[in-house]
Amino acid sequence: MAEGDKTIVIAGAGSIGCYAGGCLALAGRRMILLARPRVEAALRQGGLRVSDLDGHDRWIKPDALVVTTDPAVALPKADVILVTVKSGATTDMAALIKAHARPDAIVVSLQNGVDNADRLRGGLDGPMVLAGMVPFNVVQSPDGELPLRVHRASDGKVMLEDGGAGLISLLGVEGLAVEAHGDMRAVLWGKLLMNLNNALAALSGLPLARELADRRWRLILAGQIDEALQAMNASGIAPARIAGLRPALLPKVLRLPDWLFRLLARRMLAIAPEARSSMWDDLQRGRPTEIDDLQGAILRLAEKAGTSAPLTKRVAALVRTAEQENRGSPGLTPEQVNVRPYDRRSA
Ligand SMILES: NC(=O)C1=CN([C@@H]2O[C@H](COP(=O)(O)OP(=O)(O)OC[C@H]3O[C@@H](n4cnc5c(N)ncnc54)[C@H](OP(=O)(O)O)[C@@H]3O)[C@@H](O)[C@H]2O)C=CC1
Ligand SMILES: CC(C)(CO)C(=O)C(=O)O
Repeated sequence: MAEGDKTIVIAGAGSIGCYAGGCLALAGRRMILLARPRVEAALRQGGLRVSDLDGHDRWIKPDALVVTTDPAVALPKADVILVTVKSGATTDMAALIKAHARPDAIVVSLQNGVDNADRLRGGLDGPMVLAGMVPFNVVQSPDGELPLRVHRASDGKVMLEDGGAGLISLLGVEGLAVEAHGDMRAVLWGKLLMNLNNALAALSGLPLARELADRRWRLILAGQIDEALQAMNASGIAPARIAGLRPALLPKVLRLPDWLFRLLARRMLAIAPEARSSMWDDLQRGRPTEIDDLQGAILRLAEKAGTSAPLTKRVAALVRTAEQENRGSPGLTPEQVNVRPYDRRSA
């Protein structure tokens, strides 16, 4: 694939879409951002600031960005479509791609959850669909701040399903490390284990680094991961390593005392102090969260496998309540989440 000839469309320019699209545009790739009017207006007015925890801080001026709210303008030009909408919008985005994109386009899901690539496949006849996984967090500037800024708040390589010839060199640019992986199903289930923390960060309202540094929250995450691993084992799913750790070790490491965790899990705590989870973003903005694709996926798996997952169920219920109340993060304490307490190793 000759990089200069290819047009990449970001289907849903929010935190991940603007970060990936910004890095690609800065590397000279031909980019189109398909965005909502709020994002389009901000980008047209102030351009896009792309920064990261390694100290890079770059700005793309407004007239160097191609941004539209019209799928009929963006999608027919796409050779590669990076789907970066939240899980609840995947089916609608598949319908737009089906209506407007060429059948030879390559569609890549850069979403959390284990079902989005399949949802896209189900909604599309022609295009090749590949699963992807974004390991890092991106913080978006508050509404109204110009230029709109996307800040990569942690590290890691984007994993992509093998498939598109030349895709890795097309998408792997400065700020966006990309690697092919032969077993994306395992990668997505592995990422899901860590994403069980999104809800805890959202319910606590704490930045990820502070929340993960507190053993009381880690015990709740460890308890959910135990339940998830039980359901996965019973279903024949072997999740890939996370943050360099074998999944079975994760709960053990999370249960370590704070001082030892800080020492051994530096990689997990290497997060910019302002980073929260994408689910916290959703609660704050009054949007539906991805709870049904994260905790919900584990609960469906556990039900099918006949394993139990009471802590995961409670966390999911608390997030649904917070969604309905629509007052942002409820700022819960670990004791308010882990009332029973479900994790008997918490003493
Ligand atoms: N944020 C993060 O740090 C990380 C996120 N992820 C995953 O990446 C995916 C994307 O997350 P994130 O970037 O945070 O999500 P965002 O909500 O920030 O971005 C998605 C954007 O797509 C827009 N959108 C939805 N439908 C359309 C449409 N038809 N046309 C144009 N724009 C549309 C949304 O607008 P609106 O809200 O108005 O519908 C929103 O602005 C999720 O699955 C998430 O879990 C993975 C790793 C880290
Ligand atoms: C924080 C992170 C990177 C991992 O849980 C994430 O995937 C998210 O915010 O959605």
